[in-house]
Amino acid sequence: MGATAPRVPLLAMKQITKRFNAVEALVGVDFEVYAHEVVALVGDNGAGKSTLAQIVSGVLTPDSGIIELAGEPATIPNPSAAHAAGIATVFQDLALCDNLDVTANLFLGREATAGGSFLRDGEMEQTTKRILRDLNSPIPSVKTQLHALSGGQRQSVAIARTLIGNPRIVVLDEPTAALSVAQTAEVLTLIERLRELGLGVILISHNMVDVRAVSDRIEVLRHGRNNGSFDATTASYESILAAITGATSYIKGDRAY
Ligand SMILES: Nc1ncnc2c1ncn2[C@@H]1O[C@H](COP(=O)(O)OP(=O)(O)OP(=O)(O)O)[C@@H](O)[C@H]1O
Repeated sequence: MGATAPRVPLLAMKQITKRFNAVEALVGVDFEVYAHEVVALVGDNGAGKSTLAQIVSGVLTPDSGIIELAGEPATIPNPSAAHAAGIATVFQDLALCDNLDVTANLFLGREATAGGSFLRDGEMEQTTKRILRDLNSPIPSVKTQLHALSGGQRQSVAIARTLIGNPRIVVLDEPTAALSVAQTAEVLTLIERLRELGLGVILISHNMVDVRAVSDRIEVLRHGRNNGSFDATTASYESILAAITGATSYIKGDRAY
């Protein structure tokens, strides 16, 4: 009976720094996400959340710091590299086409081809149905055009779209911004489903209610630095808010640093 192997994060970022000229967007930031885990990345405007997400997505590269994927040193020099590494991102604009149906949106830009040109509609439709079923998504038909869907359903399509490439990590940038209460609930259920499927989810959100409802861990950034790490099931709203606003210095568990 050997000892249990230590859990290795899907993604570990160590001492990440990123500057935009004089602006220190990230300074020595540590961040990690494990399989079957939803980690919320929170912080005030300008805290560095998007910058970190864009580094994970290969949109930006850090000035310094270490990135490890499944325990191995890695670089994510561009979005294709992120995709190849199993990292998918849903940005706030969703990048969906209103005049196309659900299936076409899932395969936008990567239509299934046979012999390089023929689009196998049936196959794409079956894949779309399977993914939506896996997600328990409430979208009535894969033939519905996007403009006919609610905000929550559109978010579902954008999330389903990321699963085409079988990612291990999904980054969601403010997925519940501007959604109704019912639509938000749909999206939170979807995020829980991603966790059940074994993915590591990075959730960027301003909404503390959503964050506490769905996350396992909450990482706070403030002025580009780590300012708190909380167990979402036990941390109080006040303590998280204090870390966001800077009323407290770095907190991990019950300890302030
Ligand atoms: N391309 C850029 N050029 C110059 N400065 C930038 C750029 N992108 C971000 N910044 C600056 O870096 C800092 C961190 O910004 P970032 O967008 O990562 O914060 P955020 O936490 O995502 O904020 P918000 O919630 O407002 O989106 C801010 O001071 C911002 O003005």
